[in-house]
Amino acid sequence: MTNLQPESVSRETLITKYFPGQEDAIRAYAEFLTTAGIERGLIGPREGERIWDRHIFNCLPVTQLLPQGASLFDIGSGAGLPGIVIALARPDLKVTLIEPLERRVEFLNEAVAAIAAGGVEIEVIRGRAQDVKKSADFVTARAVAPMEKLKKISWHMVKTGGSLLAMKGESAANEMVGIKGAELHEIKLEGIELGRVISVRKGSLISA
Ligand SMILES: C[S@@+](CC[C@H](N)C(=O)[O-])C[C@H]1O[C@@H](n2cnc3c(N)ncnc32)[C@H](O)[C@@H]1O
Repeated sequence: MTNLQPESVSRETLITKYFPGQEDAIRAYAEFLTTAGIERGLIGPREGERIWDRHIFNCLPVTQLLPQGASLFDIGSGAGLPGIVIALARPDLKVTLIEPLERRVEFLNEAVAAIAAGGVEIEVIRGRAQDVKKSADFVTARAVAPMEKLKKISWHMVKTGGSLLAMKGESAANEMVGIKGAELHEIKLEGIELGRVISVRKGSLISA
């Protein structure tokens, strides 16, 4: 019989494997999410127990689509997902978090300060995606908007040769309908649930 559950690997093993050199920083971020994040209503009160599986490890598959040294805008970062996780898993990237709500931007700045000991620099910009006049090689988003709207508000931020990368759930295939150039990536990393990412590339390829 086929076992569809992700193989059971301990949390500490996954931290060591996916956050080499940033183990303390990712633990500090998880702690900040489950304390200040819940107290200030950025994370649901019941998310504490599942913060690692459902929120942190869940953000790792998209890192497979990011070439070394690329710049990345994470729009609608909220409490820092996936942007902070990506930055700690891939310190070679230049990550900027973009979020319009002041309260969340304050939280992001504090979270970035809490993990600063790891030496990873993360920029935070307050603003709506459609109002930001800068661009990056890649734009990521998790739970921000349906695909069509997401492309509309962020396409100007994607550099030629780069991509919009939207983390999606089981309905990913349906969301792609009508989006020109959209591609579905089903990414399985050891010990982590399958991740689904829709990519839309702008112009020619930046090689991974
Ligand atoms: C449901 S939350 C998701 C937060 C985070 N990405 C996550 O996965 O936990 C959606 C976030 O998108 C932000 N947002 C909404 N409209 C936006 C826009 N036009 N540009 C950038 N961010 C936006 C909201 O303020 C909110 O923080």
